[in-house]
Amino acid sequence: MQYTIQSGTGLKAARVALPTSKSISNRALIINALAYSPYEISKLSDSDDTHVMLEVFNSNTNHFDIGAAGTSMRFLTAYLSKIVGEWELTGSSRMKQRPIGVLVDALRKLGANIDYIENEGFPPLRITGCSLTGGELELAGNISSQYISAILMIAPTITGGLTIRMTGEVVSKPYIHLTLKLMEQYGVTCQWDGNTIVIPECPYRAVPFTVEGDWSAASYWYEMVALSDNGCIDLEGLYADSYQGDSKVAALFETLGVHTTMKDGITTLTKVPVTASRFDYDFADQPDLAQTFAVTCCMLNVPFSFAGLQTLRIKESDRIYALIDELAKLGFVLTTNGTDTLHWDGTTCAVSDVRQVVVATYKDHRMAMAFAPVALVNGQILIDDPKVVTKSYPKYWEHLKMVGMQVAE
Ligand SMILES: O=C(O)C1=C[C@@H](OP(=O)(O)O)[C@@H](O)[C@H](O)C1
Ligand SMILES: C=C(OP(=O)(O)O)C(=O)O
Repeated sequence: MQYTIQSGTGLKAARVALPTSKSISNRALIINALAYSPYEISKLSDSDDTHVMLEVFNSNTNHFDIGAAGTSMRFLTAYLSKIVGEWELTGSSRMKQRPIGVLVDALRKLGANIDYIENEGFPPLRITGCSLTGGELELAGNISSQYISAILMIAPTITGGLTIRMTGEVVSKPYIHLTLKLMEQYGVTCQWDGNTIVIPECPYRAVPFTVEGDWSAASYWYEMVALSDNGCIDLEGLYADSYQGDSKVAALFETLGVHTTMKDGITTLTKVPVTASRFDYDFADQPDLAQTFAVTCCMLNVPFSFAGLQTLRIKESDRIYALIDELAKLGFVLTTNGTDTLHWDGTTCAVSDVRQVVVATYKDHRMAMAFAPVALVNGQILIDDPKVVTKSYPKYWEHLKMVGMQVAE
C-alpha cells in the first residue's frame, strides 16, 4: 500500500494534539507493575509499542510477540527474568536481527535463566523467572541505552541493589536520565557519577502518573514548519521542562527556520528565516532525530555533517543506508563512513521527476514521518507502507490532513 502526499495550498495554521511518549509510557508500565500500583497511568501512548506492553500485562498466556518494539523487548526481558514463570518473548523479523546479548549476559550474571530460541545473541528468548541477586555489574554502554534502562528499572527490587559500571562511550544518555527521573518519581533515588550508577534496594512507591507529549513526534512538525512558506503550528501536550532528550529539537531548529514559544501548555512553532549555512551535529544523545534533520537539511539545501550515529544501524531499519538510498531518489548524494556518520556536501544527482518518487520505509515509522513533509517543497511525494507510523504516532496521517496536506491511497 502507498499514500500520495500532496502539499495542497501549503501548511494551514492548526492546533495538533501530539501523541504521548512511548518511551515514557513503557517505562511507567514496568515501574507501575514493580510498584504493585493500584493507579492507572494517565494518557498512556496509543502507539503499537505501548499496546504490545499492555497486552503482556493484561494477558494470561506466557508467549508474547512484541512486534517491532525495541523498548518492550529489552524492558520485558529484564522484568520477566524476575517474575516466576516460564516466558517466551518474540518479535518481528527485524526484532530478531536487533542484538540483545549484552542485556542477556548482564541478567545472567544476576542469576537470570534466559535461553536463545533461535540465534545466539538475538530474540526470540525463553525466560524462566527467578529471584535475582544484586551486586556489581559491568555493562557495555555503547550499543543501546535500553539495556541499561531495562536493568535500572528492576534493580531496586533486587536483593542488595546494584552498582552498574558502563563501559565504552555511552550512547543515548538522555534516555538513561529519563529512566532515573521516572524511578525518582516512584520513590527510588539513584546516584550517577561518571560511568557508574548506584541503585539502592528500595521498594517503589505507587503514585499517580501522567505521560507527557512526545518530543520525537514533535520533530516532524518542526520539519514541516521549516519546509513551509510561513507555517505556524500549535502543539499540545509537550512539557517545557521535559527530560526527553529529543526536546533539544526546539533549540536545534532555531537556525533551520523555526522559532519556538511555549505558553499555557501550548508550544507554538513559527517559520523564521533559515540562518544556517551548514548544519553539523553529533546525534549520540538524540538518535531518533537524525532522520528528521537529514531530510530537512537536504530540502532546505543546507549541507551537513552528522556524527554519533552508531546506534542507527540496529534500529527499526538500518537508518544510515535507508537515508542514503531514499534521499538519492530525491537527488541528494549522501556519504557515510559506514559506522556512525552521514554527510551531505551539496552534491546532487539528476532525477527525472521528483513528484513521482516513491519512498521505501523499511518498516520504520520514522522513515515515513520524516519523508512525508517533502511534499511541502516538491508538491508531492509517495510513501510506501504508510501504516508503519502506528509504531509511535497512529494519528500522523490524520494530523497531516488537519494542516491542509492531501493524503490519498
Ligand atoms: O529508552 C528508550 O526509550 C529509547 C532509547 C533509544 O534507543 P537506544 O538506546 O537503543 O539508542 C531510542 O532510539 C529509542 O527510540 C527509545
Ligand atoms: C528506535 C526506536 O524505537 P525502539 O528502539 O524502541 O524500537 C524509535 O522509536 O525510533
